[in-house]
Parts: sequence; structure tokens; C-alpha cells
Amino acid sequence: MKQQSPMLRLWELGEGQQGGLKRAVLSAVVGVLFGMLPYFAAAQIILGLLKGEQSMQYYLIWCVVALVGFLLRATLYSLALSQSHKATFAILKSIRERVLEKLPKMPLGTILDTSSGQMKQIIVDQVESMERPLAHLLPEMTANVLGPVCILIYLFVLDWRMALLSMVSIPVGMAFMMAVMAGYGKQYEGSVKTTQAMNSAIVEYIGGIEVIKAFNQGKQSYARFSDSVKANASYFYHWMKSCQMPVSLARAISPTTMITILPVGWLLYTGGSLPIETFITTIVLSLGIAGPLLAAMDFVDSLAKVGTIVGSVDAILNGAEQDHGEASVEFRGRDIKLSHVSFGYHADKEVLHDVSLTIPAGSMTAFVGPSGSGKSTIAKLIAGFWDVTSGSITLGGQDLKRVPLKQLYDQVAFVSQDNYLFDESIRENIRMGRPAATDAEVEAVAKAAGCDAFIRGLERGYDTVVGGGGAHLSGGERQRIAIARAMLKDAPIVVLDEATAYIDPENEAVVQQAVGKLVAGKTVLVIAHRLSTITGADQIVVVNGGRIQDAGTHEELLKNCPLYQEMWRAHMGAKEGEQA
Ligand SMILES: Nc1ncnc2c1ncn2[C@@H]1O[C@H](COP(=O)(O)OP(=O)(O)OP(=O)(O)O)[C@@H](O)[C@H]1O
Repeated sequence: MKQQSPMLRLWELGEGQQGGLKRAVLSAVVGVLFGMLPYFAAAQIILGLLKGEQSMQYYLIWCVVALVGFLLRATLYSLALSQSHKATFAILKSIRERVLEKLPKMPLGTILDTSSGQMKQIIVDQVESMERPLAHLLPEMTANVLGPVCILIYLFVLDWRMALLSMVSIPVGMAFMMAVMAGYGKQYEGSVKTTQAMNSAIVEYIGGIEVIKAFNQGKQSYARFSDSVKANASYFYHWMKSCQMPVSLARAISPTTMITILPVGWLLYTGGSLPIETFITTIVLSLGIAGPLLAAMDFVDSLAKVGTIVGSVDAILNGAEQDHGEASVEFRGRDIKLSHVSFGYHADKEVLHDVSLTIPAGSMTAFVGPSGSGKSTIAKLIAGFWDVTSGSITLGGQDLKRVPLKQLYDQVAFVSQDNYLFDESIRENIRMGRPAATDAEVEAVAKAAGCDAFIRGLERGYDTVVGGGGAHLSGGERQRIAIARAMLKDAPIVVLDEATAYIDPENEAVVQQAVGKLVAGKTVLVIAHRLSTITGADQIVVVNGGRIQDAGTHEELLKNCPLYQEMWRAHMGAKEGEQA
């Protein structure tokens, strides 16, 4: 791919808002031009005094010119900032939306391999830090550079020698600034890495606080967390320390234009080759060069940051997507067929090897097998969370890779082991199954899933907020809410991944009933450890070491499959143990 300047890429990302930014730059530029009037007016007033001008009107006019220039500059500057901020916040919103829209199209693995702290740092913090480059850099830097350039052009018109003299200190100051800026991109990248590491450590520390308490790991885990905070602080300290001297020198040297202008200008004036008007005008105007340039330098660091930020955002936006078709497909029936499917979460480790299987529409297929054998992986491939590495999966005769993800996700309701509830009301958590559902429909599925009674028992009923910051529900309650959510989705394929794992014996009957209603008339895939719940399945698939060892009904497998016999014996033994 061709390398593009980060600023250009940022401009491109601001599609739709570029007009606002252009207007902001224009307002700032016109403001700068008006901002030069007070300097001209000051020069004219000094000249008037030197020439012994007596007319009060002369001084009054120049005072008014200076005031008008000052007011127009201030007004246009504030207009430019408001225009650029309006456009910038719209751009940041659109960048975040693009990133968030992109995430569901990426293979789940890519997202899982990035820590949530790191993801948050990119989407929230890094995108936020684009505010300065976009809202301030464009209008202010343009104006701050353009102002001194206009003054210098005017000085060259007046007297090229004085123009050159007024510039002498600037390259020296700039040279120190550039020395700092030379390594800025790399230093900033390093700072982003240490901040991301700190974010990840903090998110992990908070997320794992229960385990830390249970295993009394407070000291060790806190040490990891505090080490990352210390490393971050130390990185910034050393970085800033290395910049301090050159930046101070640049700030001290750049505004010293008088050191050259005054003595040399005096010699030229007394020598008769420099008119007093030009000498005075140069002195006054040169005061307007260094200030804006120094202000512009403050933005050079933002400019250097843009590369890293745009790089991180682009790494997500240009990341590989799941390779699926765009146009909706027509399913011929709902049979699911896996043909010679192999798959690995990472390239170096294959988890499923040459799996072939047919799941007839409307049937119940249960996957059993030792832990880690690949049962959930098969279900996740069918649900379209990942794409197969080789072989194919078809649904209703259509290769899943040709089915647009949106259409595919509509086909499958997945009730997993981790029933994630969002930090929203129970009503909205259930409604996620079908966003257009009415309150009555939400409550009807909650009733069918056996959770209506306990929801109504909560202080705020269906409006109780659950998830991160809300009420805490038991594993069984969360599971029933997840079943209600899946019921509302009413998808033709239902995957139950250990769907009864958290249910205590009293609730089991209620949940079994709920599951019964959820799966009625659907193609059902169950990943079960409790073999007694799936003995009635149309087909039980025994998975072992990423391969299908056997498939058949409970009775057939009890006769022919030694692994199933062993699992059944272990299960019955465990049940007896439970009852004893
Ligand atoms: N997100 C992931 N990234 C990398 N490897 C994974 C991931 N999820 C599962 N695995 C690996 O894939 C293999 C199969 O896992 P899978 O969850 O499909 O097994 P399972 O039979 O459902 O196990 P269990 O009954 O314990 O839930 C395991 O070796 C597991 O470590």
C-alpha cells in the first residue's frame, strides 16, 4: 500500500466535515491579516511622534485602526476555533463509529488478542488526543506561520537587509526545536506503548480482583500494576528531561531579533543608508515574528503524534475482515453441512482436523467429548464467529463465506457459558435479541424463560440496571435472561453452550422448560457435559482431539463407541455420587 502522510490521512478520515475545517482555516488566516494592523499602526504612531506630527486626528485614526484590527482578529480567531471544534468533534465521533462498526466484521480472534485496556486506549484516549491537532493545529498553525511570513515579505519589500537581520535568531532557535522533534515520533510511540501496558495492567487488576482476593494475590498483582504505573511515569520523566534544555534554548533564542536589528540597524541609519521610518517599522514589526512562530512550534508535537494515532486507528480500520459476501443469499432449506473442516485460532496450532458432519434442519445435535476437544469451536464456526481455515461449512446449501455476516448472525441464537449482560436495564438486555420488540414481547419471553418472577421481585423490576455497574444477578438468573434474549431473537438455529451449567436443582426444571420452548421447531446444537440431558438428541457427536470420533443416537453410541461408554459410566457414577 502506498505510504500516505498522516495529516492527509486524518484529513481523509474527516470526510464530510472538511468544509468546516476549511472555513476555520480561512477565518484564522483573515484574522491574522487583521491582526497585523496594530503593528502597522504602532509603527505609524512612533513615526508620527518622531516627525513631530501635531494633529490629534492622525493619532486617533491609527489608534482606531489598531483597535479595529485587534477586535477583528479576536473575533475571527474565536470564530475559527468554534468552527474547527464543531468539525473536529464530528470527525472524532465518526472515527470512533467507524472503528466500532469495524470490530464486529473482524475475526473474533483479532479482537480477543488485543487487550481491552489497549483497545480502550486507542478508541477513547488516542482518538481524543486528535482533538488538538485537528481543532487547533489547522487554524492556529496556519495562522501562526502565515502571520510572520506576511511580515517578512513586507520587511523584504521595505529593506532586504533589515528583513534578513530580523530572521537571524529564528533558524538558531528552530535548530534546537528540530533536534527535539527529530526523535519525537519514536518517543511518542514508546509513550503510547507504556500507557497501553499500564491500561492493560489496570483493566486486568480490576477485572481479576475476585481471583486476586480468593488466592490472596493482592501484593503480587498490585506489584505488576504499580510497576507499570512507575514505568509509565519514568518514561515520561526521562523523555521530558531530555527535551527540557533544547526547548528552553529554542524559546530563549527565537525572540531575540533585537540583538541583531538594533546595533546593525543603528549603524546603517547613522551611515545614511537606512531611513528612520524603515528602521522604526522593522523594530516594531519584527516583534510580531517570534511570538506566533513559537506558538506554532507548540503544535509540532501534536503533528508528530498524528502519525502514531492515525497508524493505530488505521491498523484497526484496515485490519482483515471476515471474508464474507455482500449480497443476501437464498437458503435452500436449513441443513448444516461441514465438509473436511480444519481450523486453528492461530496459524501455528490447528484445533479441528478434517471435520465432516451433517446437521439436518429441525434436529437436535449434541456435542460431547473431553474438555478442550473442540466442541465449542465447532459451534462457533457454525455461528460465524470465526471462518474455517480449510474445508467448508454450508447452511441451506450456501457456503457460510458467501453469506453476509449480518444475514448469518440473524440465523443463529447463541446461549454461551459467559452470558454477558450489558450495563443497561434487564428490559434492554433482553430486547437486544430483537431491538424492534415491544415491552410486552420482552415480558412474554421473560415469562417463558422463567425469569419474570425474579425480575419483578427486584426493586426496579424490568428497569433494574444489570452488568458492570448494576445489580448483581446469580449465574442461573443471568442464564435465564440470556435464554429469554435468545428466544426473542427467534433464530432458526439455536446453540446452547453448556446452557445449564449454573442451574441449581430447584431451577433446573424451570430452565429445562424454558430451553424446551426456546428450541421448539429449531435446529439445535447443544454442547453438553451432563449427558443425561441429551440422551434424546437426534444425533450425538463425540468429539475427541479436534476430530469426530463417532456420531449416532445415545443407544447406538452406547453399543459402538468406547469413549461414549466411558463418559456415560463416569456421568452415571457422578450422578449416583450426587444422590448418595
Ligand atoms: N479464543 C481462543 N484462542 C485460542 N485457542 C482457543 C480459543 N478458544 C479455544 N481455544 C483452544 O481450542 C481448543 C478447543 O477448545 P474448545 O473450547 O472448542 O473445547 P471444548 O471441547 O468446547 O472444551 P470445554 O468442554 O472445556 O468447553 C482448546 O485447546 C482451547 O485451548
